[in-house]
Amino acid sequence: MDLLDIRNLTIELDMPQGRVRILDRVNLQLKSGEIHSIVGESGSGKSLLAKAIIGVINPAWRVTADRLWWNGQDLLAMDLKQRRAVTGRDMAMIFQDPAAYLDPNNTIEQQINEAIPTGDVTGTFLRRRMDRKTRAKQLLHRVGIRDHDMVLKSYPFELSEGIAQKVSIAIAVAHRPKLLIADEPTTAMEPSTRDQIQRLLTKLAVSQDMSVLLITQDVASILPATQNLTLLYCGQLMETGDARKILERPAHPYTDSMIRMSLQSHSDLPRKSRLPTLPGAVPTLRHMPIGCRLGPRCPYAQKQCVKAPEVSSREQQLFHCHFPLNEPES
Ligand SMILES: Nc1ncnc2c1ncn2[C@@H]1O[C@H](COP(=O)(O)OP(=O)(O)OP(=O)(O)O)[C@@H](O)[C@H]1O
Repeated sequence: MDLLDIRNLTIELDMPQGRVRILDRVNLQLKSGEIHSIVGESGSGKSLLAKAIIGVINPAWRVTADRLWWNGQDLLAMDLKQRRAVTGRDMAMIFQDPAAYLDPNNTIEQQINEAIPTGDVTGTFLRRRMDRKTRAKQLLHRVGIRDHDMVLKSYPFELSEGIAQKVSIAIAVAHRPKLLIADEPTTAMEPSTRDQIQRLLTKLAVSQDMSVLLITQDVASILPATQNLTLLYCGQLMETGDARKILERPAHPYTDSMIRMSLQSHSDLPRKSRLPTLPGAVPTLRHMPIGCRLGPRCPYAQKQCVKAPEVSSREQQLFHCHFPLNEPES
């Protein structure tokens, strides 16, 4: 059974010109212990999807789905209290900027102590205090911080970006969540720090049997151990499935362009050479194209694309495109 099973998740909001779908029938399935990366340009709906999973969507918005199941339970059928209990117990989230997550007024020790579940420490007051300290050190060791004494007594502003992100991961995993959502955790980090954080997330997924949903704008920043990959554009699902197959033979022109863009931005391009990004810009909420929302920017678009494509499949890839690329030769 899938740990997370999302079918046709749609989020609509009312704007002066009418109702707009900011997430349009998105599907996502996630198994226990799986690493799944979600890629898309800014404004494609990645963070909204994460918010819908953890249940922090603006109450004025209309959230509908054929299925929004967590561990076999229907999240949409739960009241706020039940939903919070499930999310608080089973899920955790980390962000691009750990400073936004850590409390600037408290030491790291105070913040880790708060995250340690009360059930992990028992006995007298002194015993509990000692147990908390031991557990805090263990958590820091688990995220690769050796100099625990120095880090525990520090305030967030005294830590480097990489250490601060490791601390935020330690806090996030203290209650042993089943799912960690990492929203651009390595964006703007220098390559060696990025590699360390990527290795850490992969190690935690394996050692804690924890699923990781990684969100990023750049295909090159997905976790190398990503099993499944999803590409979103403008609130619509473009392509999803086995990460290796998608990267080798993308079916959707959007995936193809994201891969090319990533390859070129990470290589030494001669100055002024043209990046193979798609022409044009992501449309605003006021001007959403009908049908496939990539249509106006897609080099392969034809008349048919004003009708939203049904889902098609190829081996372990699912995609929404009338004119897929890299089709097998017949
Ligand atoms: N509070 C809000 N009010 C109105 N529109 C919103 C709000 N939050 C998000 N949106 C819209 O929903 C769409 C998706 O936003 P989202 O934040 O999920 O994008 P994203 O893919 O995470 O982008 P980024 O990579 O920049 O974080 C965007 O068009 C955005 O303008």
